[in-house]
Amino acid sequence: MEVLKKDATIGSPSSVFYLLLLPTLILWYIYWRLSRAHLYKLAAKLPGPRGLPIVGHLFDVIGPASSVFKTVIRKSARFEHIAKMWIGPKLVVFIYDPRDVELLLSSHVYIDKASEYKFFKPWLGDGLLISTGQKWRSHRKLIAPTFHLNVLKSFIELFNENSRNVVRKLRAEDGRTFDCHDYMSEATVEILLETAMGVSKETQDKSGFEYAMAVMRMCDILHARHRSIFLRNEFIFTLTRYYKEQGRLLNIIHGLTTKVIRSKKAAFEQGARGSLAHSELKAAALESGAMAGTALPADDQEGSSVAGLSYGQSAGLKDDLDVEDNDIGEKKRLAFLDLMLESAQNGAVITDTEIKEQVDTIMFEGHDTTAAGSSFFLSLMGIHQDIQDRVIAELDGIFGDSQRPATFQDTLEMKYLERCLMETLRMFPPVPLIARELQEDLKLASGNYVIPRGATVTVATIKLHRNPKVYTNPNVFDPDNFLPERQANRHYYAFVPFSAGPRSCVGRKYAMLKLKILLSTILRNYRVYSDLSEADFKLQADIILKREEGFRVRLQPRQLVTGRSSKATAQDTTSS
Ligand code: HEM
Repeated sequence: MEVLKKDATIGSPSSVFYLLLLPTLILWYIYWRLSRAHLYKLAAKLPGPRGLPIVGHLFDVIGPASSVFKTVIRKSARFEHIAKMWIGPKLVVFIYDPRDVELLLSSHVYIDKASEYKFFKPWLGDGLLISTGQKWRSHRKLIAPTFHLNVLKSFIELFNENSRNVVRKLRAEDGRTFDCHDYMSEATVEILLETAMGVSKETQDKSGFEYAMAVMRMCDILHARHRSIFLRNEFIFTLTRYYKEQGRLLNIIHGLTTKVIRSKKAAFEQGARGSLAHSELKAAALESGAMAGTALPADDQEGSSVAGLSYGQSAGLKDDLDVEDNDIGEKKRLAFLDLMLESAQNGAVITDTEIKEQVDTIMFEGHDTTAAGSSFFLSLMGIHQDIQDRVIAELDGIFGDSQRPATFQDTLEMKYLERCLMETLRMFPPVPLIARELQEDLKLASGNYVIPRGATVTVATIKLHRNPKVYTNPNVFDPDNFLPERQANRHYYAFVPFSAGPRSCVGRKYAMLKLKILLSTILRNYRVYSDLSEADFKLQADIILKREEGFRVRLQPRQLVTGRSSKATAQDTTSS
């Protein structure tokens, strides 16, 4: 009887299951290792710091954002061209030699985003930042021309008006130390609403500030997911407080973008085209008996490549934002959301859901990056008083003591300010890492290395931009790094704050023009001070590069801005 009982236990379904489990796991593991043989073989030839068995460098990328950043920089320091790291089973290769960066970014093959971007999905859907294949291609073709220079020139009045608004708001901080990032965030959201989205910020009942704060917190959550093995798992994530908070934040974020589309659609159906905020400005100027004043001077330069304006990339690099004016049809000279709605109306080019995804993408990419860039710029001006003297002297030379708004021509003359802006983006690139997942092997130029398909390749812009072989004193803030003769002697891909090639930033020209007007308006009105130095910055290589301690500066007024700018604008400009 005893024997029979034993036999029955051995033959029960659960015992068969346990008996087969181990060999199945072993077979699966062998299959998995064999299917990755190519990856392991090529990875073994790549240099990189030594990691732990099985987990590799997993523990280095867990923990607070600022320490992860420091650890990765420290561990990769002695590797001249590339550094490989295993994050558990995932092969990540950091590249920072301009020749290798060119191979990756200029290619039409290596355009798929790394799997880390999938955490953006509930927020950005299949928007331009993360989509791939035919969808990305056709939407990129549609969207890129909406950031053409001729469209951007029509935003200059709104860039000015919003910049003067910031100056007025900053009065509340006179003489106090405060975090300028809050102001930059709110301003960049409002500018986007009025320009690319073409709605009036006055019609939004919630301020851009709430949206900006929600975006910032969402980035914290996404970054926490990148740094935690548990939060990466969809199921475990849904059990955490982060998931609940994400839901609440997405309500705020999507709430704003849904409202933007709704109000723009309503205006569109009534035949209104162009920015509603622009029409309001014009109406206010007409009411005051003068024409609004930043019309382009008659001799203004046409076309998209303007001598003297680099638009944030090395001279000589070109992308689809650099197509000449005559290549752009009349219809395509519409601002972003106008074109989206028109395209949806005229055919099946883009659906309502897709419009929503693109609006969310542009709102995110367009504001957080420029808020970080402008905050770093102000921090650096505060630290380098001698450099700020030169920027102010240049602005005084252009504007004298006039309060007139900046014209496009003025922005061309802000050559030193532009160099300071580029140097800011070199030392503190708002997008510190650009990651792609390889579908094909990538043979590098810096050495006899091949990065295997299946690996994640990360352009560490922050390391690339501080390559001592390219920049003599890479850790010194020196705007002369962007003197034309120094630029001419440098590899094009040694400076890519906006990425480059087919997946470069579509907002590059928009960002540079807006930042020049915003920052020049602030420095025409205030002098910036800081009690810190760059060595005190606690860099947080989040999705967007930030300072953990905030961007603390102090302002002293240089001159007063009076009245509503639309009226001041008109009078000032007509009398100048
Ligand atoms: C200082 C400001 C900015 C910086 C440094 C910056 C940087 C970048 C970088 C590095 C990328 C490539 C990201 C990647 O491949 O992972 C990118 C992509 C993108 N950026 Fe920007 N950006 C800025 C401003 C803007 C603005 C103002 C907009 C829109 C108004 C914008 C819209 C986009 C979009 C839609 C993409 C995705 C393009 C694609 O994949 O085809 N960005 N940006």
